[in-house]
Amino acid sequence: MEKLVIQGGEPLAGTIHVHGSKNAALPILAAAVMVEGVHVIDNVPNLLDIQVMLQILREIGCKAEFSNGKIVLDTTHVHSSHIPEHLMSQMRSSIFLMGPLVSRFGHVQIYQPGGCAIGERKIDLHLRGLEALGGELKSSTDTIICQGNQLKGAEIVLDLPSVGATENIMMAAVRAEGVTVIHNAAREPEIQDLQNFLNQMGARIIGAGTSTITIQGVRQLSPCHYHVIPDRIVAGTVMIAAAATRGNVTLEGVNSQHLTSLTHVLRRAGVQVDVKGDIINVCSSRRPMAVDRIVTSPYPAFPTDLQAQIMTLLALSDGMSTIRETIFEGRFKHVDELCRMGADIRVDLNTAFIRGVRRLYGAAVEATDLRAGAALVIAGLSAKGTTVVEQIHHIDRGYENIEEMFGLLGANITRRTQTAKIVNN
Ligand SMILES: CC(=O)N[C@H]1[C@@H](OP(=O)(O)OP(=O)(O)OC[C@H]2O[C@@H](n3ccc(=O)[nH]c3=O)[C@H](O)[C@@H]2O)O[C@H](CO)[C@@H](O)[C@@H]1O
Ligand SMILES: C=C(OP(=O)(O)O)C(=O)O
Repeated sequence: MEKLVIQGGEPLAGTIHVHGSKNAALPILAAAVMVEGVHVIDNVPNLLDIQVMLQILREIGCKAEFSNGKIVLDTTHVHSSHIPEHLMSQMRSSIFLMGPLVSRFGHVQIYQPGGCAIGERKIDLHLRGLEALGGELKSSTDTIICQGNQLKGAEIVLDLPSVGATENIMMAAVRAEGVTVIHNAAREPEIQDLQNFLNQMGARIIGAGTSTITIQGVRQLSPCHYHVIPDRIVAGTVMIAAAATRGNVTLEGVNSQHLTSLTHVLRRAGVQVDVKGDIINVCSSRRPMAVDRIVTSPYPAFPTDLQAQIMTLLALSDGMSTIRETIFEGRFKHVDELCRMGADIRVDLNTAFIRGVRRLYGAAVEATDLRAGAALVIAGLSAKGTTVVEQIHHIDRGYENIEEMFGLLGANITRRTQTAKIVNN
């Protein structure tokens, strides 16, 4: 079992280039199976979830080579539209193969997807979307089979703007007959990236980034070369870490527009954030101010994927902050771990009340999910003494070599397989 050992207290300093987006790359890789041929997809981060996606794609017949952020994916010999259960259960994003495989083969057999334990995470909107396009569903407790030899365009209203359901329906609709309109679609930048990828393959989609997406079905698609957008959540994590350690960090190759809600919150906390095109500088030399009424909501509001990390910063602030989590009902598991490091946080239903403390102290803590893990790393970087973060496979799902990333900014952080000794503070 690997763990991260962090000797905290050093302000982060330096310049960093942020890797490509996990949440954009995963649906794009799934979408590539819709057409036979060789795709080249670059700026792909080397993460556990990407490796699982490649394992699934190889299992159904793709050839994939991955080096230096570039994936050459040959989808010519895909021979199966059945995703084995042991692979489906490894991550939530395995569900993205449903739309593309129905589109190519008229049939798919999948199981309930896995993923971080942050809430119930139903897939009813994905399934209802496919049904609306004419897919015939048979599902038992675990197995889901969808048959749909010629899907037909439809007007679909999502009950809530689900990112994954919007993407799955978009992919299924690309080759459906006629026009599909998705109302109340999610507006995340990763959906725009998927639209751009699909259009580069020959699809005719407009509206991604707004809440109405229109897909005019096409017959022909062809493989393409595509560059994935930068990861706004990794960028946000580094920005918060810079603020929490009272450092000075410049991020390059980011899309600052994707980070507007975080920038706003950091500025409210008194952190200096300077934006020049795709370069962001974050600089802070004093204790952050408390920020109340942060509410996680669909894009462009504050992202749930940065909720745990911003909580770490606010745990160190001067005053009382509040965060309301409205997306996932089980996404406060990091609270207990932060409290073990000296934070003073109370949770009431979906709201966390954070009374800032002057200092966090190193401790042995456990990453309960991906972003909870990132929050604990930030806590460790800013704490006095040594922090050991366990269960870091969660962190490896979304951060490429997190110890190297923060190490380049001067952090004292190492990955170890042995039990580390905790120094008394
Ligand atoms: C790979 C990827 O892109 N993951 C992101 C995606 O996850 P994901 O696509 O799973 O998130 P959704 O937007 O679908 O989920 C939002 C809410 O809708 C609910 N829901 C969703 C689908 C459904 O069929 N039924 C249903 O009830 C979920 O339980 C959740 O409460 O968006 C989330 C919200 O920004 C992010 O935290 C994840 O990092
Ligand atoms: C929840 C996340 O991812 P996923 O949807 O892949 O579980 C995340 O990236 O924070």
